[in-house]
Amino acid sequence: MKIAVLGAGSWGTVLADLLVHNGHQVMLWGNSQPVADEINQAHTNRHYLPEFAIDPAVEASLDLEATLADAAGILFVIPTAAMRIVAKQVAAVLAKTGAKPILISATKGLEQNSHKRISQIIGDEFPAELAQSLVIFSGPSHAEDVATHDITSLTVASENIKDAEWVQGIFMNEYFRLYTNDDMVGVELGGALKNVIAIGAGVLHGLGYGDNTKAALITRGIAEISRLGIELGANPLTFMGLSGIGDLIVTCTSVHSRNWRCGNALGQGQKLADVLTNMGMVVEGVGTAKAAHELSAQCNVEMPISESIYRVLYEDADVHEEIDRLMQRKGKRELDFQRY
Ligand SMILES: NC(=O)c1ccc[n+]([C@@H]2O[C@H](COP(=O)([O-])OP(=O)(O)OC[C@H]3O[C@@H](n4cnc5c(N)ncnc54)[C@H](O)[C@@H]3O)[C@@H](O)[C@H]2O)c1
Ligand SMILES: O=P(O)(O)OC[C@H](O)CO
Repeated sequence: MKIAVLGAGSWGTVLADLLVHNGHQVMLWGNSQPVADEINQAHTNRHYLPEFAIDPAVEASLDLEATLADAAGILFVIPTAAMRIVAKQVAAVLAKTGAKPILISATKGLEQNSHKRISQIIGDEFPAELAQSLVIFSGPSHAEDVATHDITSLTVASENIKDAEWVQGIFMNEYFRLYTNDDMVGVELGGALKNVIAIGAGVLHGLGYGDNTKAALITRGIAEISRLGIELGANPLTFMGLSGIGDLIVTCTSVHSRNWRCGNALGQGQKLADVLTNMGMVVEGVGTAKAAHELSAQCNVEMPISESIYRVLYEDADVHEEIDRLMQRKGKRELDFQRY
């Protein structure tokens, strides 16, 4: 079966390799000719994955039409900021060819200004028949660990469980296990909002805080993610799963996390602009912090930790003052969900 993978960064490259390992034909679409040449000739992508030997059967290309031709599935693995523009390009090609592949998104974030989830962007850009096939691919999964075949489990969510099962079937193998879920809202929000909390976990580490503090951040982090999710119609139990607490744990504790590393550098006193320049890869939590700030205000849902991280990122707030502000809030009940 042919699968088109869009996005030749760290996650797209590793997923392309995994699909070839599973016996599929893969074309990996990127936007850099030197990167595509390196993948095709040296079978490496050293900027994103310095140690990784890519299966020579992974074919990289900058030609979108050739990449999409005869693909049974299209996997989007590009930053949230590029999702709408790439979705438009893909929709135009499919309108011309009449092909109806399954759409899959491994991207985690909320669109700037609109605060839309990836499934809502896809819903805007594709005809309903295609958008309804969308499967969200999310959960605790750093590319660096999947590259070494570390055992990994994810969630695949779709309105149509048959499409989620199809995706489960093409990706599962001896080191990669997927579970289906029909709660797209919960899975998408868990994957997007955990990146904001992970920046906070990195900040705490950079400042020298210990394990109690990190556990408190993770636990109260999932509480506020769940609070917004429930307000937006998610199943509360989804936040106890791989795409909720699972992804929050890995992103708040792994040195591979770009969001954690960003926070850690901020905690050590570096400037955000320098951190992002030096990272050379997408740090989704920065944009999502702004979207979460606006969305939580719009929904009238309290997200105090995400709000403090927003102020550190966008208003140059002092980190110590934000920690004091969080600790001095009035005492409250632990289980403060309105509807459950
Ligand atoms: N890296 C991981 O371990 C990992 C794991 C799970 C999910 N994700 C999610 O996957 C998404 C991609 O992350 P990543 O880590 O692979 O990012 P990355 O920064 O490593 O790579 C992103 C790639 O997208 C390409 N790109 C950007 N704009 C483009 C455009 N308009 N057209 C074509 N290509 C474009 C870039 O050139 C780059 O190759 C993010 O939403 C991230 O949260 C990443
Ligand atoms: O490296 P990060 O922080 O973008 O996180 C990557 C994945 O979302 C972890 O599951």
